Amino acid sequence: MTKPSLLELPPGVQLVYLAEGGANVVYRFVSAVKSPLPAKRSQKAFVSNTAANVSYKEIMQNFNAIVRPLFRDDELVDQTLIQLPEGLIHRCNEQLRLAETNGERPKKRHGGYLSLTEPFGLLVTDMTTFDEPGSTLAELKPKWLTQSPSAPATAHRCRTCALREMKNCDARSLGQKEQRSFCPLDLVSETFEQVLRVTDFIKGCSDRVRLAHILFRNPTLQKLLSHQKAYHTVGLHGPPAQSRENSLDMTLRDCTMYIKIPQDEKSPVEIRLGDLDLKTGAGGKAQYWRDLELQLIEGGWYDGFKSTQESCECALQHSSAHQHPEP
Ligand SMILES: O=P(O)(O)O[C@@H]1[C@@H](OP(=O)(O)O)[C@H](OP(=O)(O)O)[C@H](O)[C@H](OP(=O)(O)O)[C@H]1OP(=O)(O)O
Ligand SMILES: Nc1ncnc2c1ncn2[C@@H]1O[C@H](COP(=O)(O)OP(=O)(O)OP(=O)(O)O)[C@@H](O)[C@H]1O
Repeated sequence: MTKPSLLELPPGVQLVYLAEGGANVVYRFVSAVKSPLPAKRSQKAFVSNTAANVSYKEIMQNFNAIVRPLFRDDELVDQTLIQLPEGLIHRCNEQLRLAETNGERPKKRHGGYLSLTEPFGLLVTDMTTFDEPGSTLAELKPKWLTQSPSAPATAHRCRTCALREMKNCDARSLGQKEQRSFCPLDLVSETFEQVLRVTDFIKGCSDRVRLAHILFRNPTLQKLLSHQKAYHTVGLHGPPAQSRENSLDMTLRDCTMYIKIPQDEKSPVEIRLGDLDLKTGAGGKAQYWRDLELQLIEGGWYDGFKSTQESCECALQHSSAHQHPEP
């Protein structure tokens, strides 16, 4: 049997910097170069950052074997391995250096460049709306949709809100800006008003009520929730400190949901989950996850007594306030 041939990015392809995270820089194609993928499957290139210690080949194998079977194809940001033409990485790195001088690149990403030893990139489903005037893209992270299994039973904060408050306390003491965001428990709530509350914190859709209706009982979110419930080896029940094993359980708690919303309310909304690269406990990560959970428990962050914030977004705080209203 012949092996399927690898896609190759055409040498003359022009890439335009779109965004970046801790491990990937994301580009769009803009040249008239013929698309390397079949029509109608839009794409961009992903190229590896120096921080990446797992090859794209391995990322793809894990994605296909472990993550893909959990969702329908149309629920995922698709990924395809693509060979990069010679010289492309060098050109991209020059662009990145330039982007540091003209303010195009976020300060916290300065100094990170594409790996010169990674011969591949990933083509991914393009969720941008550049070619669809009138459409908007909302982006959110559906983090821990259920409480950590090792959180105290008396907790007034979910794992995500507890961690945010702990980080904000550090930020305050350093005179830095605090982060505010929604409570993930609200995102999968059976009460519409709670889902509406979430939309206050999501950029990309000015019509909050429409977005809330899209999210309310959304089947992909519900599926993610049931996978998080099934894969619950996290917190103090997580992988042992020295483990180098993969952690699908933590991967499912750190993905991004992209929601492409057409102007016309009758046209279908496209919702996909991305950033589902399999995490591993290697490199001290398993130890870090355990230590973090211990800090949240022992530091009282789950209890919420430490918070100096006047109001907390956490659904657990809201429900306990409801049960025990302030005198
Ligand atoms: O620790 P958390 O829950 O804040 O999640 C981290 C993310 O922070 P955020 O979602 O922005 O609050 C964090 O996102 P950012 O870099 O802040 O965009 C990473 O995704 C990190 O994963 P990794 O270490 O790159 O594998 C994430 O770490 P882990 O999920 O691996 O612990
Ligand atoms: N398929 C996509 N369509 C549109 N925009 C995207 C897509 N993938 C990524 N982006 C944009 O690029 C940004 C960074 O991408 P991504 O989160 O995958 O990087 P990362 O390095 O994995 O981030 P992290 O810091 O979470 O590890 C996203 O927040 C999003 O704005």
